[in-house]
Amino acid sequence: MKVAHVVVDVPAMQTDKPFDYRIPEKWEEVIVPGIRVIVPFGPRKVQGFVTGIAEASDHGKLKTISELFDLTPALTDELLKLGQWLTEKTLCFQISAFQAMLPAAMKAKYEKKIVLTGNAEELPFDLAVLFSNTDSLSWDEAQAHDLFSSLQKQMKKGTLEVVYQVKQKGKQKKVRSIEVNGTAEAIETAAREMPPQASRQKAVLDFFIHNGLSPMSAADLKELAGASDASIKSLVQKGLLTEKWVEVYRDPFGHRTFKPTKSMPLTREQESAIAPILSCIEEKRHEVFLMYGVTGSGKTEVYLQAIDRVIREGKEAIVLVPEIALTPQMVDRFKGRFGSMVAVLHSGLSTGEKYDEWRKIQRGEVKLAVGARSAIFAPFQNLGIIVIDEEHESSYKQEENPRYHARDVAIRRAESHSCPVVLGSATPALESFARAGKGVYKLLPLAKRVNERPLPEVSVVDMREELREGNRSMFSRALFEHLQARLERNEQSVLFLNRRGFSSFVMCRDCGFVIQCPNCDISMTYHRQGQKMKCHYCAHEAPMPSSCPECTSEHIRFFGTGTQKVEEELARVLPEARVIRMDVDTTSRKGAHERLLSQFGEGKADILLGTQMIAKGLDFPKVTLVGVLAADTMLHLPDFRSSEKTFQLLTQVSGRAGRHDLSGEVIIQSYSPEHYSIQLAKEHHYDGFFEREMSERKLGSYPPYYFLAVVNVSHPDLLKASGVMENIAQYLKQNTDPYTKILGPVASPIPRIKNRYRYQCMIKYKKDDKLIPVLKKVMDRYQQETAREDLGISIDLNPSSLM
Ligand SMILES: Nc1ncnc2c1ncn2[C@@H]1O[C@H](COP(=O)(O)OP(=O)(O)OP(=O)(O)O)[C@@H](O)[C@H]1O
Ligand SMILES: [Zn+2]
Ligand SMILES: [Zn+2]
Repeated sequence: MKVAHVVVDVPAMQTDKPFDYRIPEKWEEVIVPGIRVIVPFGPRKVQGFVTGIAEASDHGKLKTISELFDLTPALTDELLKLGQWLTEKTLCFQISAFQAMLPAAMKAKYEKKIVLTGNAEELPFDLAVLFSNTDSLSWDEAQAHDLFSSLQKQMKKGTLEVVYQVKQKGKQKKVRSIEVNGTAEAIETAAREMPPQASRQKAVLDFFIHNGLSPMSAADLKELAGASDASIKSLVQKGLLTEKWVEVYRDPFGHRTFKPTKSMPLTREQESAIAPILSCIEEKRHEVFLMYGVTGSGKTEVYLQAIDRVIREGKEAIVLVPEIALTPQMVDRFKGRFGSMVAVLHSGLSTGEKYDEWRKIQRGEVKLAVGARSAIFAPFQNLGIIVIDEEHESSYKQEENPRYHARDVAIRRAESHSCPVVLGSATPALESFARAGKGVYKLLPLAKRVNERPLPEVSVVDMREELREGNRSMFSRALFEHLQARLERNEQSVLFLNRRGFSSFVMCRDCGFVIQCPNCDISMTYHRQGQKMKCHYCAHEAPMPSSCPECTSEHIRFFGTGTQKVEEELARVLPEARVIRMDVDTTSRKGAHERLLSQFGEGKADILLGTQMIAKGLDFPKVTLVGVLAADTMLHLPDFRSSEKTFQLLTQVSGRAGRHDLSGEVIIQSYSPEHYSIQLAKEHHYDGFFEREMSERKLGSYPPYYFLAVVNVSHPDLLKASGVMENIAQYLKQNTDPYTKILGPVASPIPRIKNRYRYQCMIKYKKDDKLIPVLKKVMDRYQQETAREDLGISIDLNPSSLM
């Protein structure tokens, strides 16, 4: 007998281990680790991952695997092991780790059905009607007809039975393909002998005669040859054509052409950066490189050439880019160099498109995957390099289970493939730069821009001063004059508005009352479209009030500066300027992002106005001015990384100016211009910032001096949430290393979300072997309450933000 260890799709503490199932004899050869199967579990059937095979089991009576879900493993051996590792590193369930590595389309979909197992004639009239021409009924239908009590009677009698069906969410796309049956001469003869009334059929045959006999989709045939369904059908009946359903890929880039590019001769700096990477590839060695290169220093060209070498050695590559930077410009550069060898994985694709891109990787049809965070799990089997561009970006950390950081996963995968990891950034994460300082990562500096263009001149404008001098506009005089000058010289400008911490809340000017979400302790955000307010945490909506609910004053309006408001102001002060606004509202439609950027690239606008979306990766020759409207909105968030994020963002945005022949200028508007993160960004002084910020972190016992972990407890009852958090904190204090600091419990920065109260405690530690086991014990101790009493406990090891 053969036994499979199966991790089932039931994310709970009690089921977080492999269960043993008997493998039916006929599948003994087929079932291998990594295959998904369907197994009986309690009264239901669930999907599961086979993690191992054994000859026997320690358990008594085993249930048998009911169905096969895959013929080729969904997860390779390497990815199965990686899943185990993720489970340990992030304290998540094994099933969550496995699922996180697969595209959403491959998640299981469960359908509950009532099927006829006995004789239909024995059914009472109300049920007989429903089963008159089918032998199954969906659970929803049964619910709609409110027939449960009579259904139950039939189940007891054995006439009906409940079954669970497990399917995959996403499907392969199939199209009807038409093939020619017979030789060219045979078809020509047939066409000649067609009766005159069958002119359409003749046209189809003529089309094939003139365009070659290769198969063609029915849709194309209709469009190009003027065929109709009827004419195709007649030709099929006559045996001249055959119809087949064939699988095709959904191609999200099908409508675009990519200009092919060739490797450029590298600059001396680029040469010294690429050399150690290339020898690492050659020697099949694992190493982590930190390519620290100023904006426009040609990091991307180095990635491209290193990847080129990897592909020429028959190996594969993964490139991670922040979600937001997956702009057409980035895709263009990889597709332009590697053409159809590239799969692109990002959130702008539909579930089906992502599934197709993933399968191209799984089948070895592509050599390079470019994508956001989850592309790190691309199922390549022979990796030769992993690149993480903008490695400091916080979007590489997943904020839900499994709470992994793509950088850690990349290093882990590269170790098992004995290949290099290249982390690239103009503003490396403090952790990474510190590791490079200690020699854990190898530093590859690129200090100059390609073609020696100077970094742009940055000036900081004190907005308090502007106000004092009577300028109440959102544009300082300096920024306004510079914008005007660009218009006159026919050059382009980028205006950047940081959206974080900048919600446009609704406030009463008389009493200061701010409208908050009734479910969450956070202010509602004003949305111009539909004149309503929305909560960004629970999606609660409410109409904009006409008077203050507190004091009935009519002076209630929205505050804060949204991109829309800036756009209006621009139209007022610079009416002749053509403006393209890019934010969530204008880019929500598919392809909008791409269209707006190419319009800007073609010079159809003078000013590109936008949020985070335009901070990265853009490379437009005519941009000579970058304006940052409010640099310090992020600075005062209760988050130990707020200075670091501010510095990084300012540096990134500034880097968009003067990248080519024309030199650039940057104007940063701020209410706290003296802050070191703004002053040092102005001087393009990363090293200075690093030193200053490291001393702050040392003082506050924050990373990279200490590791952080945050335990969060949530419950609809405030006392329950705080009580459990208090007990956990006590337990942690008693059972962890004496040098480990347990801070709290305190209410979370957002104390209530979706009507659940939230408490947290923070753990700061240097080395603590007891911590992980102790945290696991905590989860164990509360497992029943989390399952039954709606208690939420989450543990985030190495949180990327504290908000
Ligand atoms: N060796 C080279 N010779 C000529 N041009 C180059 C070379 N390397 C890069 N470039 C060009 O210089 C510009 C900047 O390079 P690239 O975009 O690779 O820099 P980057 O460091 O990735 O930039 P950022 O991080 O600011 O997005 C691009 O237009 C690129 O095509
Ligand atoms: Zn009021
Ligand atoms: Zn809410």
